[in-house]
Amino acid sequence: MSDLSGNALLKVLETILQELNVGILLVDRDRKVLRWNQFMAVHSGRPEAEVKGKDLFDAFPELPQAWLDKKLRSVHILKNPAFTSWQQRPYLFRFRHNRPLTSDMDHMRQDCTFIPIKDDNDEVEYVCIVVNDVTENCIFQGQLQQALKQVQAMSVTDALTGLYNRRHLETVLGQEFKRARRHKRPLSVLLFDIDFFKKVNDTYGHRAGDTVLQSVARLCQEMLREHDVCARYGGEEFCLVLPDTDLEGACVVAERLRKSVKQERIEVDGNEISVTITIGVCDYDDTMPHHEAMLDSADEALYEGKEQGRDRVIS
Ligand SMILES: Nc1nc2c(ncn2[C@@H]2O[C@H](COP(=O)(O)OP(=O)(O)OP(=O)(O)O)[C@@H](O)[C@H]2O)c(=O)[nH]1
Repeated sequence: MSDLSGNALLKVLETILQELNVGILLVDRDRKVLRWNQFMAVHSGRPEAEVKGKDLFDAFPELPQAWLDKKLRSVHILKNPAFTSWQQRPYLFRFRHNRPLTSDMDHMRQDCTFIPIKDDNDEVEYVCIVVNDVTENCIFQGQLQQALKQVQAMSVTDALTGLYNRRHLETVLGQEFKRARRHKRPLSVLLFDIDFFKKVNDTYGHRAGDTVLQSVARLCQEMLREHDVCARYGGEEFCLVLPDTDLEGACVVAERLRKSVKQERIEVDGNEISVTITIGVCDYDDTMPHHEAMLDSADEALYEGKEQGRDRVIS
């Protein structure tokens, strides 16, 4: 096998330069374009002959001139390669990408490398700009972020009612409990349960029971202030965390909620269903060791409400 050199080597390199699926252009100190490979020609719609010898900024006035000029100058001065990622600057050259169906992205996303090419005196004579099409990565990353967002939302949401789930409620209550203790702020918890809910299921069916749960959740949500948090705590049990609310205020909210649920007529398959709820209310006091103590206390009040005949608020 013979060594490659001279014209044979040049021919190989020229073929590689042209056929590589990345953009390659070479500019001199005055930003004059000396080489422009096929990738650049195809994606810009401008053949090398049309661009060669021109000032890069005259040929492409839409380029970010101030930024690119600074970048090129720094490569000349520092004599080191530089790199830009699409995450900092989505693209250098405004090229269309060829994945129109998979994304609403407007232009090809590009990672660019600026390679200094030095002369015999170790001065940078040319800069080779390598343009990598990373649109695919960018689309995948967008899809991944979207999926992650959905998973995160699902992990804190109850599927039936759209309220937060118990796990998230406990997280929020834990944080609010610490805040109440640190800043000596009031904090209340409402725990409520639909009365005789088993009878609703038994009489109208499980699907009707689900609709009742959704209606109660909606009523509960409509009542909330911005920082209140409502969650489905268990089957037909719900919990509300009311930051900056004392026991008296919490009982007012509870009574309003009790009345609004009682007045609601829930239509399912031609049937009109009405339910009542029993609510246990408790507020923070600084003898409580942790947030679970608030839930225990609200649960005790709820149990007492059930014992006393249901459809009531007990604190
Ligand atoms: N439709 C429906 N029913 C549920 C769901 N989760 C729990 N339940 C039902 O809720 C009912 C709860 O019944 P119980 O714990 O006996 O309480 P209750 O009938 O509400 O009686 P009290 O709470 O004592 O007033 C059971 O029949 C459960 O099957 C759900 O997601 N959908």
